Amino acid sequence: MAQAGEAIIVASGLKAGYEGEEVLHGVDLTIAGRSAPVGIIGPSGVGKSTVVRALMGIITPYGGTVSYRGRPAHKLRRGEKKVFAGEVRRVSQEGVPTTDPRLTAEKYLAGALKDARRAGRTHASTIEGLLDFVALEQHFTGRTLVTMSGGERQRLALAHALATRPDVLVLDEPLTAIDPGLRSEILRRLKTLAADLGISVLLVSHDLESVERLCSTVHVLADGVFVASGPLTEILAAASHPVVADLAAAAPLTAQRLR
Ligand SMILES: Nc1ncnc2c1ncn2[C@@H]1O[C@H](COP(=O)(O)OP(=O)(O)OP(=O)(O)O)[C@@H](O)[C@H]1O
Repeated sequence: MAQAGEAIIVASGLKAGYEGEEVLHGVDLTIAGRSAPVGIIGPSGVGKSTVVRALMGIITPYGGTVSYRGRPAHKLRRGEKKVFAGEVRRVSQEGVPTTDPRLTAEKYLAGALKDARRAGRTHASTIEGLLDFVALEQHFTGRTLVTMSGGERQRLALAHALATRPDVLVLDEPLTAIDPGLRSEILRRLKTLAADLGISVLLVSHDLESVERLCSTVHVLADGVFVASGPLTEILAAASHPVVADLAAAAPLTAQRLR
């Protein structure tokens, strides 16, 4: 397991984009072991998921670096990739894979628990416990993933990621298909679990309420860089950048709580 404060993923002056078009113009971000949850917010299309893709080594930076334990994240060798896959888990909006029509929730979670044990990532969880954590009823064990709704798939994806007991959990709009009440409850549980198990969470979301609920520190992405960083309430109150002012105006509930 990660040591408290050790740098696991470090983006430094990260520039990245697609087909030669730069989206990120210099992002700095460190995900340290056993650290408090961090959020990234910003308008649609600004590059939040691009940050995630670069952190996960899925895309190659145009400039700057992304390193995983000191190695370029996009150039990991096979053995390093295996360790990375256990230590760092991403949950995206799409949820679980649906390519195998026979794959059940039980088999899917059992595989993750087995992988975790094999990698020495000891785990007290059971399939039932994981389903319960994400508020899926026990009859879901026998359900195939293809028959699940979008929200059920998202919750199962979170359960699957937690089954591997990662050091870092990267959540890219992970609970968008779930109603706000249930979303809040799962985030509340996740906050406690992450603190208990020492999982460092990065949450990328447009939903300021989710970010406020989970994250102690938030970065606002605009114009390809972080234009504000700190506790969400302070960032919104300061509205130091036009994009932050827009976010504050569009979040009346959050703004009300500030007064
Ligand atoms: N595979 C791709 N090829 C080309 N352009 C892409 C690709 N993926 C994303 N983009 C573009 O890069 C920019 C940033 O996209 P990204 O998905 O990172 O934004 P985002 O902030 O996560 O958006 P949203 O909040 O809407 O999910 C957008 O202009 C998008 O159209």
